[in-house]
Amino acid sequence: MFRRRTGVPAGGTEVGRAVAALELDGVGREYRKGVRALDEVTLRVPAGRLVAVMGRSGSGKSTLLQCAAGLDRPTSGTVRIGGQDLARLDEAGLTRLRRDRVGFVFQALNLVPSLSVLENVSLPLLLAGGAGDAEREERARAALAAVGLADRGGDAPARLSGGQQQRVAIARALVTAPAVVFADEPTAALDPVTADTVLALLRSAVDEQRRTVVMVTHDPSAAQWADEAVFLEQGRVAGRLPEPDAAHVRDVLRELAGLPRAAGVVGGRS
Ligand SMILES: Nc1ncnc2c1ncn2[C@@H]1O[C@H](COP(=O)(O)OP(=O)(O)OP(=O)(O)O)[C@@H](O)[C@H]1O
Repeated sequence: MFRRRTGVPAGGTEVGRAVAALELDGVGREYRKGVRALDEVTLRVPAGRLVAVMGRSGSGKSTLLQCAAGLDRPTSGTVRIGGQDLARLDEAGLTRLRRDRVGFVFQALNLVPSLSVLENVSLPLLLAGGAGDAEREERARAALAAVGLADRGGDAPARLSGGQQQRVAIARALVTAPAVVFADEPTAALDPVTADTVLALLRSAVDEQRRTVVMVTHDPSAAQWADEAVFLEQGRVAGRLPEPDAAHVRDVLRELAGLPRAAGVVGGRS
Protein backbone atom coordinates (compact mmCIF):
# COMPACT_ATOMS: atom_id res chain seq x y z
CA MET A 1 0.00 0.00 0.00
CA PHE A 2 1.38 3.38 -0.87
CA ARG A 3 1.88 6.09 1.68
CA ARG A 4 -0.33 9.12 1.41
CA ARG A 5 1.22 11.94 -0.55
CA THR A 6 1.98 14.93 1.60
CA GLY A 7 3.64 17.04 -1.09
CA VAL A 8 2.51 20.51 -2.05
CA PRO A 9 -0.92 20.36 -3.69
CA ALA A 10 -1.08 20.94 -7.43
CA GLY A 11 -0.30 24.56 -8.13
CA GLY A 12 0.58 25.14 -4.48
CA THR A 13 3.90 26.79 -5.18
CA GLU A 14 2.94 28.26 -8.53
CA VAL A 15 2.10 31.58 -6.97
CA GLY A 16 4.48 34.49 -7.05
CA ARG A 17 7.84 34.24 -8.76
CA ALA A 18 9.21 31.19 -6.98
CA VAL A 19 11.82 29.55 -9.18
CA ALA A 20 10.69 26.11 -10.33
CA ALA A 21 13.04 23.20 -9.67
CA LEU A 22 12.58 22.23 -13.32
CA GLU A 23 11.04 24.15 -16.16
CA LEU A 24 10.59 23.06 -19.77
CA ASP A 25 9.25 25.68 -22.12
CA GLY A 26 8.27 24.65 -25.64
CA VAL A 27 10.93 21.95 -25.72
CA GLY A 28 11.40 20.04 -28.96
CA ARG A 29 13.90 17.36 -29.94
CA GLU A 30 14.23 16.32 -33.55
CA TYR A 31 16.49 13.35 -34.17
CA ARG A 32 15.91 13.40 -37.92
CA LYS A 33 14.41 16.18 -40.01
CA GLY A 34 10.66 16.09 -39.52
CA VAL A 35 10.73 13.32 -36.87
CA ARG A 36 10.10 14.88 -33.49
CA ALA A 37 10.73 12.80 -30.40
CA LEU A 38 9.60 15.82 -28.36
CA ASP A 39 7.26 18.48 -29.65
CA GLU A 40 6.55 21.73 -27.78
CA VAL A 41 6.69 20.21 -24.31
CA THR A 42 5.98 22.70 -21.56
CA LEU A 43 6.21 21.52 -17.98
CA ARG A 44 6.88 23.26 -14.69
CA VAL A 45 7.85 21.22 -11.66
CA PRO A 46 7.98 23.21 -8.41
CA ALA A 47 10.38 22.14 -5.68
CA GLY A 48 9.13 19.41 -3.39
CA ARG A 49 7.14 17.46 -5.97
CA LEU A 50 7.30 13.99 -7.40
CA VAL A 51 6.18 13.80 -11.02
CA ALA A 52 5.68 10.56 -12.95
CA VAL A 53 6.25 10.75 -16.71
CA MET A 54 4.23 8.09 -18.50
CA GLY A 55 3.23 7.09 -21.99
CA ARG A 56 3.52 4.35 -24.53
CA SER A 57 6.81 3.01 -25.80
CA GLY A 58 8.33 5.56 -28.15
CA SER A 59 6.21 8.45 -26.83
CA GLY A 60 9.31 10.42 -25.84
CA LYS A 61 9.76 9.75 -22.11
CA SER A 62 13.47 8.97 -22.20
CA THR A 63 14.11 11.85 -24.56
CA LEU A 64 12.31 14.19 -22.18
CA LEU A 65 14.39 12.94 -19.27
CA GLN A 66 17.64 13.27 -21.24
CA CYS A 67 16.83 16.83 -22.33
CA ALA A 68 15.56 17.85 -18.88
CA ALA A 69 18.67 16.47 -17.17
CA GLY A 70 21.14 18.13 -19.51
CA LEU A 71 22.27 14.82 -21.00
CA ASP A 72 20.95 15.82 -24.43
CA ARG A 73 20.33 19.23 -25.94
CA PRO A 74 16.84 20.02 -27.26
CA THR A 75 16.57 21.37 -30.79
CA SER A 76 14.10 24.03 -29.65
CA GLY A 77 12.71 25.53 -26.47
CA THR A 78 14.24 26.14 -23.07
CA VAL A 79 15.12 23.90 -20.13
CA ARG A 80 15.85 25.47 -16.75
CA ILE A 81 17.02 23.72 -13.61
CA GLY A 82 16.68 25.92 -10.54
CA GLY A 83 16.28 28.88 -12.89
CA GLN A 84 19.49 28.13 -14.84
CA ASP A 85 18.93 28.02 -18.60
CA LEU A 86 20.83 24.94 -19.75
CA ALA A 87 21.34 26.33 -23.27
CA ARG A 88 23.53 29.05 -21.78
CA LEU A 89 25.99 26.51 -20.43
CA ASP A 90 28.91 25.14 -22.42
CA GLU A 91 29.78 21.44 -22.10
CA ALA A 92 31.92 22.02 -18.99
CA GLY A 93 29.12 24.04 -17.38
CA LEU A 94 26.59 21.33 -18.20
CA THR A 95 28.86 18.70 -16.69
CA ARG A 96 29.16 20.79 -13.52
CA LEU A 97 25.40 21.29 -13.35
CA ARG A 98 24.75 17.55 -13.78
CA ARG A 99 27.34 16.80 -11.11
CA ASP A 100 26.28 19.39 -8.55
CA ARG A 101 22.55 19.97 -9.03
CA VAL A 102 21.15 16.81 -10.54
CA GLY A 103 20.83 13.26 -9.23
CA PHE A 104 20.25 10.19 -11.37
CA VAL A 105 18.64 6.85 -10.62
CA PHE A 106 18.63 4.65 -13.67
CA GLN A 107 17.26 1.21 -14.28
CA ALA A 108 20.71 -0.03 -15.23
CA LEU A 109 22.17 0.64 -11.86
CA ASN A 110 25.49 2.20 -12.78
CA LEU A 111 27.09 1.41 -9.45
CA VAL A 112 30.85 1.06 -9.80
CA PRO A 113 31.52 -2.63 -9.08
CA SER A 114 35.11 -2.15 -7.92
CA LEU A 115 34.13 0.40 -5.25
CA SER A 116 32.44 -0.37 -1.96
CA VAL A 117 28.85 0.67 -1.37
CA LEU A 118 30.03 3.58 0.79
CA GLU A 119 32.56 4.69 -1.84
CA ASN A 120 29.84 4.57 -4.50
CA VAL A 121 27.63 6.85 -2.43
CA SER A 122 30.43 9.30 -1.67
CA LEU A 123 31.64 9.40 -5.30
CA PRO A 124 29.46 12.38 -6.35
CA LEU A 125 30.88 14.37 -3.40
CA LEU A 126 34.41 13.45 -4.43
CA LEU A 127 33.72 14.54 -8.02
CA ALA A 128 32.12 17.77 -6.84
CA GLY A 129 35.16 18.59 -4.69
CA GLY A 130 34.93 20.92 -1.74
CA ALA A 131 34.20 18.35 0.97
CA GLY A 132 37.09 16.82 2.92
CA ASP A 133 37.46 13.07 3.53
CA ALA A 134 35.71 13.15 6.90
CA GLU A 135 32.77 15.23 5.66
CA ARG A 136 32.34 13.05 2.59
CA GLU A 137 32.26 9.93 4.70
CA GLU A 138 29.84 11.43 7.18
CA ARG A 139 27.44 12.57 4.45
CA ALA A 140 27.68 9.26 2.58
CA ARG A 141 27.01 7.34 5.80
CA ALA A 142 23.99 9.52 6.54
CA ALA A 143 22.65 8.98 3.00
CA LEU A 144 23.12 5.22 3.33
CA ALA A 145 21.43 5.21 6.74
CA ALA A 146 18.49 7.11 5.23
CA VAL A 147 17.90 4.23 2.80
CA GLY A 148 18.24 1.62 5.56
CA LEU A 149 21.66 0.32 4.56
CA ALA A 150 23.90 1.78 7.26
CA ASP A 151 25.51 -1.59 7.87
CA ARG A 152 26.34 -2.39 4.23
CA GLY A 153 28.80 0.40 3.43
CA GLY A 154 31.79 -1.94 3.35
CA ASP A 155 30.24 -4.43 0.93
CA ALA A 156 30.81 -4.62 -2.81
CA PRO A 157 27.61 -3.72 -4.73
CA ALA A 158 27.46 -7.25 -6.18
CA ARG A 159 26.82 -8.63 -2.68
CA LEU A 160 23.55 -6.68 -2.46
CA SER A 161 20.18 -7.63 -3.93
CA GLY A 162 18.73 -5.67 -6.84
CA GLY A 163 16.44 -3.73 -4.52
CA GLN A 164 19.29 -2.94 -2.12
CA GLN A 165 21.44 -1.79 -5.04
CA GLN A 166 18.64 0.48 -6.17
CA ARG A 167 18.50 1.94 -2.66
CA VAL A 168 22.25 2.58 -2.87
CA ALA A 169 21.64 4.33 -6.19
CA ILE A 170 19.03 6.53 -4.47
CA ALA A 171 21.44 7.36 -1.64
CA ARG A 172 24.06 8.28 -4.23
CA ALA A 173 21.57 10.42 -6.17
CA LEU A 174 20.58 12.32 -3.01
CA VAL A 175 23.96 12.73 -1.34
CA THR A 176 24.75 16.04 -3.06
CA ALA A 177 21.31 17.49 -2.14
CA PRO A 178 20.48 18.05 -5.83
CA ALA A 179 17.80 20.38 -7.17
CA VAL A 180 16.21 17.57 -9.17
CA VAL A 181 16.52 13.79 -9.13
CA PHE A 182 15.77 12.10 -12.45
CA ALA A 183 14.74 8.47 -12.20
CA ASP A 184 14.32 6.31 -15.30
CA GLU A 185 12.21 3.22 -14.58
CA PRO A 186 13.75 2.91 -11.10
CA THR A 187 11.57 -0.06 -10.16
CA ALA A 188 11.28 -1.89 -13.48
CA ALA A 189 13.50 -4.78 -12.41
CA LEU A 190 12.07 -5.14 -8.90
CA ASP A 191 9.30 -7.24 -7.38
CA PRO A 192 6.25 -5.20 -6.27
CA VAL A 193 7.12 -5.18 -2.56
CA THR A 194 10.73 -4.16 -3.13
CA ALA A 195 9.55 -1.60 -5.68
CA ASP A 196 7.35 -0.06 -2.99
CA THR A 197 10.29 0.32 -0.60
CA VAL A 198 12.27 2.09 -3.31
CA LEU A 199 9.34 4.36 -4.19
CA ALA A 200 8.77 5.11 -0.50
CA LEU A 201 12.36 6.34 -0.30
CA LEU A 202 11.88 8.69 -3.25
CA ARG A 203 8.61 9.86 -1.69
CA SER A 204 10.25 10.57 1.66
CA ALA A 205 13.08 12.48 -0.04
CA VAL A 206 10.37 14.71 -1.50
CA ASP A 207 8.32 15.02 1.69
CA GLU A 208 11.09 15.24 4.24
CA GLN A 209 13.97 16.86 2.35
CA ARG A 210 11.88 18.79 -0.15
CA ARG A 211 13.70 17.18 -3.06
CA THR A 212 12.15 17.19 -6.50
CA VAL A 213 11.87 13.93 -8.41
CA VAL A 214 10.97 13.36 -12.05
CA MET A 215 10.43 9.66 -12.63
CA VAL A 216 9.76 7.85 -15.89
CA THR A 217 7.64 4.77 -15.34
CA HIS A 218 5.37 2.39 -17.22
CA ASP A 219 3.88 1.13 -13.99
CA PRO A 220 0.52 2.57 -12.81
CA SER A 221 1.27 1.38 -9.26
CA ALA A 222 4.53 3.34 -9.24
CA ALA A 223 2.70 6.43 -10.50
CA GLN A 224 0.52 6.34 -7.37
CA TRP A 225 3.47 7.64 -5.39
CA ALA A 226 3.63 10.78 -7.52
CA ASP A 227 1.92 14.12 -6.96
CA GLU A 228 1.13 14.23 -10.66
CA ALA A 229 1.35 11.97 -13.69
CA VAL A 230 2.24 13.61 -17.01
CA PHE A 231 1.34 11.59 -20.08
CA LEU A 232 3.24 11.82 -23.34
CA GLU A 233 2.01 10.76 -26.74
CA GLN A 234 4.04 11.27 -29.91
CA GLY A 235 6.35 13.64 -28.09
CA ARG A 236 3.57 15.87 -26.79
CA VAL A 237 2.01 16.29 -23.38
CA ALA A 238 -1.27 14.47 -23.93
CA GLY A 239 -2.65 14.76 -20.41
CA ARG A 240 -1.89 15.45 -16.77
CA LEU A 241 -3.39 13.71 -13.78
CA PRO A 242 -2.95 15.18 -10.30
CA GLU A 243 -2.88 12.74 -7.37
CA PRO A 244 -2.89 9.76 -9.73
CA ASP A 245 -4.34 6.44 -8.66
CA ALA A 246 -3.49 3.25 -10.49
CA ALA A 247 -6.96 2.60 -11.89
CA HIS A 248 -7.24 6.08 -13.33
CA VAL A 249 -3.72 5.95 -14.73
CA ARG A 250 -4.58 2.67 -16.47
CA ASP A 251 -7.67 4.33 -17.94
CA VAL A 252 -5.63 7.21 -19.34
CA LEU A 253 -3.04 4.84 -20.81
CA ARG A 254 -5.86 2.85 -22.43
CA GLU A 255 -7.32 6.03 -23.79
CA LEU A 256 -3.95 7.02 -25.28
CA ALA A 257 -3.87 3.61 -26.94
CA GLY A 258 -7.14 4.49 -28.67
CA LEU A 259 -9.59 2.92 -26.23
CA PRO A 260 -12.47 4.88 -24.62
CA ARG A 261 -11.62 8.19 -23.01
CA ALA A 262 -11.25 8.29 -19.21
CA ALA A 263 -12.73 11.03 -17.08
CA GLY A 264 -10.74 13.55 -15.11
CA VAL A 265 -7.71 14.16 -17.32
CA VAL A 266 -6.88 17.81 -17.18
CA GLY A 267 -4.68 20.03 -19.27
CA GLY A 268 -4.55 17.59 -22.18
CA ARG A 269 -3.92 18.56 -25.74
CA SER A 270 -4.73 16.61 -28.83
N1 LIG B 1 19.11 8.49 -30.77
C1 LIG B 1 17.98 8.48 -31.48
N2 LIG B 1 18.02 8.63 -32.83
C2 LIG B 1 16.88 8.64 -33.55
N3 LIG B 1 15.65 8.49 -33.04
C3 LIG B 1 15.57 8.32 -31.72
C4 LIG B 1 16.71 8.30 -30.87
N4 LIG B 1 16.30 8.11 -29.60
C5 LIG B 1 14.95 8.03 -29.64
N5 LIG B 1 14.52 8.15 -30.91
C6 LIG B 1 13.10 8.13 -31.34
O1 LIG B 1 12.42 9.12 -30.60
C7 LIG B 1 11.13 8.66 -30.20
C8 LIG B 1 11.00 8.73 -28.69
O2 LIG B 1 11.90 7.80 -28.11
P1 LIG B 1 12.07 7.63 -26.53
O3 LIG B 1 13.18 6.66 -26.31
O4 LIG B 1 12.18 8.96 -25.93
O5 LIG B 1 10.67 6.98 -26.12
P2 LIG B 1 10.22 6.31 -24.74
O6 LIG B 1 8.85 6.83 -24.47
O7 LIG B 1 11.25 6.53 -23.72
O8 LIG B 1 10.14 4.78 -25.12
P3 LIG B 1 10.32 3.47 -24.19
O9 LIG B 1 9.16 3.47 -23.23
O10 LIG B 1 10.22 2.35 -25.18
O11 LIG B 1 11.65 3.57 -23.53
C9 LIG B 1 10.98 7.25 -30.77
O12 LIG B 1 10.29 7.36 -31.99
C10 LIG B 1 12.41 6.82 -31.00
O13 LIG B 1 12.48 5.92 -32.08
